[in-house]
Amino acid sequence: MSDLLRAENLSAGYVTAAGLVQAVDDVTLSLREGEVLGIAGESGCGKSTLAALLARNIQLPLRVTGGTLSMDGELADLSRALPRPQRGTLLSVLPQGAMNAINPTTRVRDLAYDVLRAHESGVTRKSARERAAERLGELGLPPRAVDQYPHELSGGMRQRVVAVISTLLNPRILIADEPSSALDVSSQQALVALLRDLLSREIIRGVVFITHDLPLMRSVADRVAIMYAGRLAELGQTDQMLNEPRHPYTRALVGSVLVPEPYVRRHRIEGIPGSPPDLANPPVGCRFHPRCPLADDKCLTDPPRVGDLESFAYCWRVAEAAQGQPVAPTAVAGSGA
Ligand SMILES: Nc1ncnc2c1ncn2[C@@H]1O[C@H](COP(=O)(O)OP(=O)(O)OP(=O)(O)O)[C@@H](O)[C@H]1O
Repeated sequence: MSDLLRAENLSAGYVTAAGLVQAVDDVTLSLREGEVLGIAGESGCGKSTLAALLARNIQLPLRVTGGTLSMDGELADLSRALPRPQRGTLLSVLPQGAMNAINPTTRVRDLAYDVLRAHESGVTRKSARERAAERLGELGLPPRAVDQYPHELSGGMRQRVVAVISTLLNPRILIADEPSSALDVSSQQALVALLRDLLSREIIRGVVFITHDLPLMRSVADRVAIMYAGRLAELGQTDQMLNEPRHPYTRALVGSVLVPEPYVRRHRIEGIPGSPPDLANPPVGCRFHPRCPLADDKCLTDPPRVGDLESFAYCWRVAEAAQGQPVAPTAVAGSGA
């Protein structure tokens, strides 16, 4: 069985007057059939950029600088956006607050019509309405929502309804970029339950779920990738990642509160001094080494990937531990930043 998505050494950056902001750097990961792959990390670490790359929503100033992406076993042409016939069928995107951006005079049934009409030119408004109502009912949501306007639905219901409508064409892959960040905890859990239901009914086959919220990640993801400064630090089974993290950054993150708001971007992770680097001028070697209590001179060179493609960490200390060597720091962190 091929992976739904496979990124290999994928790199991309924003072209700015000050140079290239390398927002995604050498990322290798896969999304397997039947799973929710979570992507977490502090604000500005590149989560949304990675989501845009995986969805092939690549628009200037974002530019791919290296690597490959396979979708459902086929190498994707990263110089082109996802072709229209594959939008909604191979892949759909569920953004944050999707329906807030929709014209307030558009009812849910009009949205369903637009989604279906993009692929079935002969679809009628009546049958689009019926199919949307049926799908809502099948998933335990009120079918009458099809006749409602966005403002008539609560925020949580709106986001669940959009999730249902955007998956009407049974896309194999759903990319959910912070879909729940504006929701209260019970609405978040209801959205997670809905995504799980969509997967178990095989309406969708895999989900990439982006969030800065680690407690939420625990309830939604089968595996989690942790990003730091554009790179993956660690990827593994959710339980292992949250209970026995290997990478010093994951350990720090798990023990801290993540904050998404731009004005607190310089928030310090509890117990770790410093802040994430400027991606226009990142440190050499391990991106985390200037803040890592275990860093030594080796960390000035790129860390090896330790583990297989299902579960790995990029870290010299983890590599040494895997070889039975001591992991004590031998130099003061902070060099090379
Ligand atoms: N259009 C742009 N032009 C230049 N730099 C950008 C642009 N969009 C994002 N960036 C930069 O790219 C880096 C990664 O941003 P990205 O939005 O992918 O991070 P994120 O982890 O999703 O953050 P957040 O959780 O705040 O959404 C950041 O340093 C950001 O400032």
